Amino acid sequence: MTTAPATPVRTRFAPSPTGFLHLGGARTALYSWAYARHFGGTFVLRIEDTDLERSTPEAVQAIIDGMQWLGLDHDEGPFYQMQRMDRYREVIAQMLAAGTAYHCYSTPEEVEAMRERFRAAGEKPRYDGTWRPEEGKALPAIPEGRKPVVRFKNPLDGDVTWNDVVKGTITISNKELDDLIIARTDGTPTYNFCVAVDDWDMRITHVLRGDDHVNNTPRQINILRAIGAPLPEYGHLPMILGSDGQKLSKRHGAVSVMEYPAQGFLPEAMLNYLARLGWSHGDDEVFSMDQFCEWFNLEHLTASAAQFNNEKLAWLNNHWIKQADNGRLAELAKPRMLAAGAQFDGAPDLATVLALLKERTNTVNELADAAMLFYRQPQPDEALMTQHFTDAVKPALAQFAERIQTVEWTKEAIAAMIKEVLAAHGLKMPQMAMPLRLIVTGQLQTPAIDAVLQLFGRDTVAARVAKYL
Ligand SMILES: Nc1ncnc2c1ncn2[C@@H]1O[C@H](COP(=O)(O)OP(=O)(O)OP(=O)(O)O)[C@@H](O)[C@H]1O
Repeated sequence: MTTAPATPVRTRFAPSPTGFLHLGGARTALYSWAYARHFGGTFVLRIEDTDLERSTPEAVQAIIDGMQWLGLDHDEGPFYQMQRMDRYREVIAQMLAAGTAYHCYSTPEEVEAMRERFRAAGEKPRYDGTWRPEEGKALPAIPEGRKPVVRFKNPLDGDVTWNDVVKGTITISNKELDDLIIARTDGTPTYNFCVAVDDWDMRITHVLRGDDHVNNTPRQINILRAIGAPLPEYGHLPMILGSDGQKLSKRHGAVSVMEYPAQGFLPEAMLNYLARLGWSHGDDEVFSMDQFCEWFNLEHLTASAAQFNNEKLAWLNNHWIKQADNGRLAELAKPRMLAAGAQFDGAPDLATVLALLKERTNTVNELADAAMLFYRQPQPDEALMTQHFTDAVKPALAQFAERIQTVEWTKEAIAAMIKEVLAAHGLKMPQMAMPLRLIVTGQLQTPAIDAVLQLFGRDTVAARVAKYL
């Protein structure tokens, strides 16, 4: 049992709307959501849309759709960084007044020349502090007509240390960190600054995000300290890698989570899969989201990168399909079946059919395709008919056709009747089951023949058999 943090837990998911939500983002959202749910805390959705060239409203919608499909409901937001510009400007003005930030008039060319000088001297390329105010230091004259950027006055000495809930203690020397630009010449604030102000204003207590953000954390911590904000806990989750071993990203290998419902995956299977991909609870592989929220803790996050594995996801999907309500599966399968020309009038109840078929299918799409045999006119292959509908079988089938009219229409009674007919004609089961399958369903592969016949109903079976006698 994890001890509850002292303050109410507030977590956030903060994607940039530059494309669809993929598995990496979805898992980040899931863990932040589950951590908030575990402690009865608050889960905030924040859209980091300051990259105007790459951000689009369609991408915002795609992220919201993905989270909705997964059921990762947020309690606050979505907050949009582009709508918080006044607030960022306010904090920048306060920092300038407090001396924790300063105007820098160096041009990009000048800064590049500084970096080059450091590089040539074998040092880390950085801004040289020309405009950084220090006691007793005279600043250069402001070049006429030049607009300044605002730089953060990063501490010169010491280290930034945090106890990462996934990676353990991480220490970065302040010497590694430049005086970061927090506002551009046009006054627009930059990424790390906005994130720090947001995490402060939104009172975020736990930042769980991908470890592609580790380099941002010491910068954000320094800014938070400078503005007098409390520090959240940080946990940097290892990346999810594609089957080629490369980091999944919008630009490489990842597909939208919304591809998965299109392929017939259930959200509970995807959630279960993502929950296990980077976190463990003993040997448990299969669990519901209620169970996950109850169990989820930061102690059992995995520190190594995880590779996406489609077979495992399919296996979980099979499990959750077996658990799923058949009416719900029918709703999911129906559009695909209609598109494939399914005729539902006078045909067996779809939910009942799916109940029979779902044992062995990995996706709802497979299930829908398998169910089609009940909803289209059979068109058995002629060569197969010649092979299976032999003269030896015909008399047995004729007797079967007669008995259809009187047999009790249950699976058991049908099975018993078929056995009697077989015995009377000295035939083996496949000799009759194969032509029956072809005649009634048009295909050789079906579930048990007695169950299939029972589902089709007496009249349909009688009509289809009569056609061949
Ligand atoms: N492959 C991945 N594995 C695990 N987490 C990831 C992965 N890719 C992104 N994340 C995390 O998902 C969250 C949302 O990320 P973001 O919206 O920036 O998408 P992104 O895929 O990283 O973008 P891009 O593909 O443009 O680099 C962040 O916390 C990020 O660290």
